[in-house]
Amino acid sequence: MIELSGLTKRYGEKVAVDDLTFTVRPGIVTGFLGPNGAGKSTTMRMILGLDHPTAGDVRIDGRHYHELADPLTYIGALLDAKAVHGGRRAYHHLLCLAQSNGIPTGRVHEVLETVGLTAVARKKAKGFSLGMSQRLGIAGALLGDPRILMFDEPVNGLDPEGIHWIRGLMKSLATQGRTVFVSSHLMSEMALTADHLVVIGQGRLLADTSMADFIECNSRSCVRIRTPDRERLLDALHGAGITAVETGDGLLEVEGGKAEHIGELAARHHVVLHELSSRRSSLEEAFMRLTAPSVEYHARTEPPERPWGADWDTGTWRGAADTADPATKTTAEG
Ligand SMILES: Nc1ncnc2c1ncn2[C@@H]1O[C@H](COP(=O)(O)OP(=O)(O)OP(=O)(O)O)[C@@H](O)[C@H]1O
Repeated sequence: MIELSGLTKRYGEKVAVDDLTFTVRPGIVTGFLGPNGAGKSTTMRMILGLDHPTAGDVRIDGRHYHELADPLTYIGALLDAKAVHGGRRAYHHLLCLAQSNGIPTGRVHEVLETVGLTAVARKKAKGFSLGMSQRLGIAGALLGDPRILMFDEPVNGLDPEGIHWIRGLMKSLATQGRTVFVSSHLMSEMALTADHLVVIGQGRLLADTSMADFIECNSRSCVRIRTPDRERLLDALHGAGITAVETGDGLLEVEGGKAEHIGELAARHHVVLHELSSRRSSLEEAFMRLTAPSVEYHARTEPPERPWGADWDTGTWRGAADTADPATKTTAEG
């Protein structure tokens, strides 16, 4: 079990983690979600004693990390897959970890086998792809056969087979009664793995809920309708006590309605329908609604104008260069 109580971390003016209190329980996978910069990694570093809290406390089965003897046999973690000495071979990296934590050498072979790296065990880590490095990091986390496992974005860099494998691995570790705490910024990923969710935004707790409750509360269903007889359909819906809203793109939307009922109602009133579809809002949308006020880094979906841009028809550059000294003016040809 991991217990956080009023955990806070400030970096100067920046409050990276803000008074977090929650418990990560054994026997289930707990997903730790939040947009970029929400404070997930900082929280995980504090759990492992790699960062010192400004305030509050975090305990692993009632003890601070530094109080654990042979900590790898208590809690295994993957925080940064590339934080491995590049010149070290995978086998020797794991052997060093094992020897410094009183773990038998035979366990190195076992975990290499588990993560599928046996064939490259004698290769240097610097030649590893991100996916292979993730697997090596996971092997390190599993090495001490710990009762608590923590993974920071473990599917990063994994191919579809690897993603499928890590999902299965996390679930089976939880089924064995271990505490599994895994961070992600992808709700869709967590929906497939996590039994419980802790959501943070700008360091603050936004939700601490079972996955089932989150799905129950957030998966809205609605019926979308396109019709050239809008007024007649609205009257018919109104007469049946059904409220429709306009979506702004020429469609009508009925929340919680059933497509077949609306289709039959339209038929009875001789209303032509061009489209009738049921739609369930995704968990990703629910997550975005929950975290929208705390998203720090917004990107634009449309590419920037070409203020300096190349005129692709003529092959010349315009904009700032047009007003510059003709001597320094550049053309696409060089
Ligand atoms: N050592 C540090 N010094 C100053 N600011 C930091 C430091 N570490 C993290 N931060 C800031 O704290 C905030 C939380 O960062 P953190 O890496 O914990 O977020 P995250 O949720 O893991 O983000 P991501 O999903 O992008 O990895 C960010 O604004 C980050 O810039």
